[in-house]
Amino acid sequence: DDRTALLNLSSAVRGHTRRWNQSDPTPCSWFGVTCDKTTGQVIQLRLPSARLSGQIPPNSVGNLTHLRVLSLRKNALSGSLPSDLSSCNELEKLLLPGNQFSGAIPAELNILTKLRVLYLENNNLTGSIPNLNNLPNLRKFNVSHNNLNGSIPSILNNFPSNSFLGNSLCGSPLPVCPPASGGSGGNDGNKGKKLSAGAIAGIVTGSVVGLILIFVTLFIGWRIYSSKTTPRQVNMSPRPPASPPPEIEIRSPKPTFVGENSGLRNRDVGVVVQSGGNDGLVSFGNLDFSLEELLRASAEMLGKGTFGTTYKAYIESEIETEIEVVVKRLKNVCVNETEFREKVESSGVLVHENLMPIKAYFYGTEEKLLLFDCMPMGSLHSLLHGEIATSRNRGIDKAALTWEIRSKIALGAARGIEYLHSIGPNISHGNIKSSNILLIDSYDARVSEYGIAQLVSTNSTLILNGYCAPEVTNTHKISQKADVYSFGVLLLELLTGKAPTHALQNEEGVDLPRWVQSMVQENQAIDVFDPELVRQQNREEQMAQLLHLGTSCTTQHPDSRPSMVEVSRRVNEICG
Ligand SMILES: Nc1ncnc2c1ncn2[C@@H]1O[C@H](COP(=O)(O)OP(=O)(O)OP(=O)(O)O)[C@@H](O)[C@H]1O
Repeated sequence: DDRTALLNLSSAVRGHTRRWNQSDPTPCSWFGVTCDKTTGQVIQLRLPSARLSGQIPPNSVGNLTHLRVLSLRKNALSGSLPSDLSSCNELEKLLLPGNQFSGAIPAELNILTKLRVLYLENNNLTGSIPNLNNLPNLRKFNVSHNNLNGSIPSILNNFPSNSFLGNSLCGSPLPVCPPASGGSGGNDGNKGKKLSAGAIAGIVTGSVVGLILIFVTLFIGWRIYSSKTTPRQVNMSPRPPASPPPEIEIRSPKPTFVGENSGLRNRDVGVVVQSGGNDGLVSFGNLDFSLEELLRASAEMLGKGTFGTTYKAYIESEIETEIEVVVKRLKNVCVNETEFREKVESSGVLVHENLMPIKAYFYGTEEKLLLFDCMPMGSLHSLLHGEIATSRNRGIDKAALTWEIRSKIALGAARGIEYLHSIGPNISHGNIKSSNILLIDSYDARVSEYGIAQLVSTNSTLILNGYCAPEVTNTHKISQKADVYSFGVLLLELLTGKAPTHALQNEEGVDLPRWVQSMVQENQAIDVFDPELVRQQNREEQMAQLLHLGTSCTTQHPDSRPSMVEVSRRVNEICG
């Protein structure tokens, strides 16, 4: 039965399935498993990025005979594709991209007549593509970036070329197969017959003669037509415009928060706020999925923060291949709907290379969601302190966090915050910390979650993190100078490699600014630096300068702290 099938899988692969509570009488509550509510049969198995490795054994997924969706994307599964899937004749979506599957694509897939989506890209599959001519419902297909060869079966010619790229395939939609290959490995059965030299010569001569005839006919026709037309008269009257000139949108060089007595509309900053039909999902740009698709998505929890829980959702949209988005479920929202929309929309339209754009939001009675693109490297916090947040940054060696990388991150974060502050004197971030500094592949930093502090109840635990300026702990009031303090703590964290904690929250914790200050006073400054940084030569002076900047940002009195413009300028001088 289904339970045995899943246990077989679990015993053969390493990864998330270990978390399945094998004493449960039914697997319906297991992570990634969805059952039909009435029959109790397993209809979906979704374990994307679940760190699965090993081979899928026989009598496992192939025995889930009511399976409609099988998604094991982005794992490290190896061996051949499950060959017994032909018994899953209810299967509609088979999503196995981003693994290490090898061997041929089984021709038995042709039995799965309900199959709508087949994604096998980014594996090590070999051989030719079988002739999948028995899949009338197939709408999406991707086998790109494997080691496949031969010609593309004609039944698949209508899929875009990027469904096939990164292989040695030929034929529509890719360039035609070379005649010598005769579409070797092809499956249409009409290839491989070579033309004789005489026949080729005949075809070439015939084509050339045909072309000449067409040109001659066109030329004669044109001469007859031009001799019959009267000489042209010059019309001196002004011509009415054919159509009104297109409206040119002038974009404001500097965005302003909507509702902040500016009268500026969202479009003034070049980002259009789009209401997603009737479903209530409001996006800042194009969105390739609907709220319904988002709610159906499988999700993995990334963490529980001050403002809510963050998930990574895998959306199977009708338009795109599977889309990864990060969804923040806000808790303790303390503003009404109008205020919420105004504030999120005014944050959502901001564009800066060091700000993490809000992708979309949803306001409902039960749920308030913010959506972001998924950043492949996760956050600075997970990079520095090894917290598991994304599959990509796991296992990054701290030694790889060179001075160059740390200073690039410091500079990017400083620029993002400086930009936020430039919008207006009352605009501040309110929750700067290393888990809100997200990183893209090139270690460029993006400051995330700006504007959220103003949406949630201020007496939350926000005040208890190690980045909070002393005046925020006392008054709960966020300000630009409090952001400077938090940024200073962030600089100290980058330099020391230590995570700051608040004394009240954790008695063992490190009050970074105080600790650094006392070490400097005792002439032990060299001991504060992350040993990994000290190992690299010739950077002591810059490290000391940045440490000095960090301590001046974290002075107790807000007025003694530099402005963010000044901080950013200094970081640029030291690290740029
Ligand atoms: N857009 C994203 N892409 C990739 N990873 C993300 C993204 N947003 C958040 N994360 C990761 O998810 C983890 C949890 O995020 P979350 O925002 O809930 O934590 P937090 O910053 O501690 O909370 P809060 O901001 O509410 O105080 C972060 O450590 C970060 O690594």
